[in-house]
Amino acid sequence: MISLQGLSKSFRVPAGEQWVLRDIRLDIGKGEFLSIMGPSGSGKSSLLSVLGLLDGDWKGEYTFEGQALHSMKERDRKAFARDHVGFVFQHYHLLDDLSVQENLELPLEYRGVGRSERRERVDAALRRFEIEDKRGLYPRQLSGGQQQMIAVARAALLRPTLLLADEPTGALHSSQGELIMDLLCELNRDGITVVQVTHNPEYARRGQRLIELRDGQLVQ
Ligand SMILES: Nc1ncnc2c1ncn2[C@@H]1O[C@H](COP(=O)(O)OP(=O)(O)OP(=O)(O)O)[C@@H](O)[C@H]1O
Repeated sequence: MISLQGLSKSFRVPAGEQWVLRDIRLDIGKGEFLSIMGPSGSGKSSLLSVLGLLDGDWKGEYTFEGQALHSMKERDRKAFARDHVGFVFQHYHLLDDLSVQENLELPLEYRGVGRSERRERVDAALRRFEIEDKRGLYPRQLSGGQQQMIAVARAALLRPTLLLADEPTGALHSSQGELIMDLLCELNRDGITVVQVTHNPEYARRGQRLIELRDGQLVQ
């Protein structure tokens, strides 16, 4: 589904050029659950940002379901990402002033999904994730694990082809971390391709394949 060929990224720093990703060659199959590990600063988040098209400043080839994203204009890439990619971040990124219901509805509203379908989809997600009783609460009234559950539900509601999770359990206690991993596995079983960055070897093994980055290079 995804193919990266010779993908590289660097920053200009006073001392010259700092390479963050070097000549990455990576294929990710449709429906795969891939885990990425590596030391701090090895380029894991940078790779996820490129995969999710949050970052358009790289060289090389990136093909996604036959579409050559490297030849696409930045604006078209962003639109492509909106239609295909969901993100889950370590620190949830929920909007503090919005209730759970509103947090889940907002991205659907941005996509032009009508009010009644929005309600239906949000209701179904709340039922599925067994968080119906949290509907009217605000993020500060939820535990970290519950907030991350809402963030995963929010990403899943957009029905992405690819779900990217950057240390989704990094801020959670182990039982909450397990729960989030269960949810990611469940979404993967539904057919969503999942790529997670993690420092936890046990959670990394929940994926079907593990790759390792060192100094911006794929070593495994
Ligand atoms: N704007 C920038 N300018 C220069 N260097 C940068 C910039 N952003 C990131 N880097 C460098 O890119 C490298 C990779 O960073 P990245 O966040 O991808 O690593 P990581 O493997 O996700 O680390 P961690 O596990 O600590 O989150 C780091 O050495 C970092 O200092």
